[in-house]
Amino acid sequence: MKVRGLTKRYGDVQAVGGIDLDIDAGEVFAILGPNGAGKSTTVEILEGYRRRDAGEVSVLGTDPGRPTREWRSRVGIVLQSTGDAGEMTVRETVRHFAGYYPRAQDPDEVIERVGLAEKAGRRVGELSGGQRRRVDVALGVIGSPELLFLDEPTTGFDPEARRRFWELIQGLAHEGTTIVLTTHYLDEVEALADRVAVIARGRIVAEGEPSTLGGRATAQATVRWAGGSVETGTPTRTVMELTRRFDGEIPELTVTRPSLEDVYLGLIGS
Ligand SMILES: Nc1ncnc2c1ncn2[C@@H]1O[C@H](COP(=O)(O)OP(=O)(O)OP(=O)(O)O)[C@@H](O)[C@H]1O
Repeated sequence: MKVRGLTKRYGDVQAVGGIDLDIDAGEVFAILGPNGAGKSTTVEILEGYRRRDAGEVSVLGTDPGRPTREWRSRVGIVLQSTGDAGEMTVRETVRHFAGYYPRAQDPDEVIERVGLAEKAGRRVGELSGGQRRRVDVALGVIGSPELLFLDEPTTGFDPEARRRFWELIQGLAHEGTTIVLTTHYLDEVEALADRVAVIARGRIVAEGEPSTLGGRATAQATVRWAGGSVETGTPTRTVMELTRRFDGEIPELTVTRPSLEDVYLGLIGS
């Protein structure tokens, strides 16, 4: 996927102010940013559901501004808002959507993978919010997409459901599906993403691997022990000195670098 100079304005709001992106096939790419940063606008343009004002965009070799039916069948989408809570059961809903795709997966397998096997016979309208979200995810992957967009996919999930969902995504990534994910959960980015872009006020303010974003890996480390702490660029040396001082085990020793959250909050200017 290749994006150059993407812009979008709503009246006098510049929602997206010139974004460049390159996302490789098979990558899990996360887009992070505060509310109103322009993530959904960007993703909806890439999905072919919103018109851009300017810029060049190529998604699976096609301009999403002129989507074809064939192209749509290769792209899976899980939108932010939950769809209608219908009268159909989970199994009926997933089967129904499977019918739209030339390479649909087995509906019961997909229901199992999103952890809804026990609810397959229930009407979607009777499910909890988090369970309905899993139906959304099932509908996003049922067509065996080459590229899957997930807009805040785990909002409302309980911790166990999130873990299960992460495994599902890791499995899809392992099978070669390209995944573009927006989220507000930094642990989700660390667990899933190969690369992450941070968007603030319609622009990319940082991009890279979660472990090295914003110079995280080489930032000053904090060494703490019972009785003191120090910020240092050479934590190994500090620990060696402390080992000598304590003649062995250093009480309550920790060595930490800035978390992804620390780096992220710094980047968006909080
Ligand atoms: N249809 C619209 N009409 C007018 N303004 C809009 C529209 N959609 C979005 N905006 C504005 O564009 C800006 C970017 O919104 P967008 O939804 O892309 O942000 P976001 O990063 O996805 O936020 P969130 O994390 O809250 O989902 C915001 O200022 C928003 O108010």
